[in-house]
Amino acid sequence: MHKIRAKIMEVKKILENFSHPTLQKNLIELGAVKTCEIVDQHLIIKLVMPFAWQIAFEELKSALTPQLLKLTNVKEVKWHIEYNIATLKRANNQHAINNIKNIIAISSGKGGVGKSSTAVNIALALQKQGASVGILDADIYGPSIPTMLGTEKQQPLTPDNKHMTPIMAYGLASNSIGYLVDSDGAMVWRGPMASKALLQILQDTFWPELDYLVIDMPPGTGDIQLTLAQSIPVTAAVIVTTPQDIALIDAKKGITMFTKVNIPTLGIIENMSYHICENCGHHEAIFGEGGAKRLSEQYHTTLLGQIPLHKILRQDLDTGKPTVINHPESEFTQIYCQIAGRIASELYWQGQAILPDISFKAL
Ligand SMILES: Nc1ncnc2c1ncn2[C@@H]1O[C@H](COP(=O)(O)OP(=O)(O)OP(=O)(O)O)[C@@H](O)[C@H]1O
Repeated sequence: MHKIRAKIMEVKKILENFSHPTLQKNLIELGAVKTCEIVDQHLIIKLVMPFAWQIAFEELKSALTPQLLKLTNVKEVKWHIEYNIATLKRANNQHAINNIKNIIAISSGKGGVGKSSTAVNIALALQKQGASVGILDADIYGPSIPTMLGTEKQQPLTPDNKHMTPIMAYGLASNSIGYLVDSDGAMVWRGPMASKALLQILQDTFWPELDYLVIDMPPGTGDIQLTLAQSIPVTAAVIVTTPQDIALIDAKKGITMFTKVNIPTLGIIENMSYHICENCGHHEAIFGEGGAKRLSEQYHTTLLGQIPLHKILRQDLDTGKPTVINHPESEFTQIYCQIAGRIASELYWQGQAILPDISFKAL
């Protein structure tokens, strides 16, 4: 008995020493190890994590299993993970939206940098990391999420003539201005009414319980974006840019806009970082190199990841099956999942966990 206890202590020491870019405290300090025992020659380790962590969990298993087998002499190490995603304090102490723990605004200073493509793939990657996720398309200038999810012909039902049921696609709960108005009708939203209308869509959707709601914000840093950012109970923002100088100048304006309204910027995603030739796989930095990294250093924020420019990414979105779904084993999905893991962990470490019953106060 005494010997087993000593072994378990050693196992915990090994878990304690595991370091990973997504961990600012080790697993023991974080209180994530809920079970660590030897039963019938099996070492059972059960973790409960407060943020989406699946990729890092796979890395943990392959890094530690051989060492733990050698130490304990058991037949097998049985790893389990569950998620109890923390609700984090919202910017400006805004009231929560019913059923939604955390809201991540995906924004860009400039149009056409791939903000919506990134938002939809990141939402799916967060889901793949163990979280329940929704996406709200708030891009009033060109709502593209329905096309990217292959749901453009659907419309949310209104069971009580007030609320809408979100459209489900690949496990994601989605709502978009694009489901509600046709492309000409979208013009109506381009006024001061836009942020009010969007807030209403956000509040009047019957969201299932969501750990993260990703919001695809309208591009730019004008009045509409500013009002919108202020009226939505956002946890934090992420900025998408390309390495091109002009996009970087606008990304700076994006960071400044969020700072002005006291919304923390989690970091920057550089899209179209380099082109991968579909024939020979050659990498070419067609929009320049190192821009987002310099920007993140200058503004003391994180470069969350770099996504290449590749034909597959566009084709998958055009056919309504984002790459994370259509090419789950690809290097692109791996990149999106790494970025999603970074976003979830940065959100947790930069934020402040609050009790869900406080955040679920009525509006
Ligand atoms: N990394 C990439 N590789 C290949 N194609 C991409 C990539 N990122 C985006 N695209 C393509 O570029 C086009 C613009 O992307 P997207 O609609 O996501 O941009 P956006 O910034 O949301 O635009 P807007 O400002 O108009 O809302 C789309 O056709 C998309 O499929």
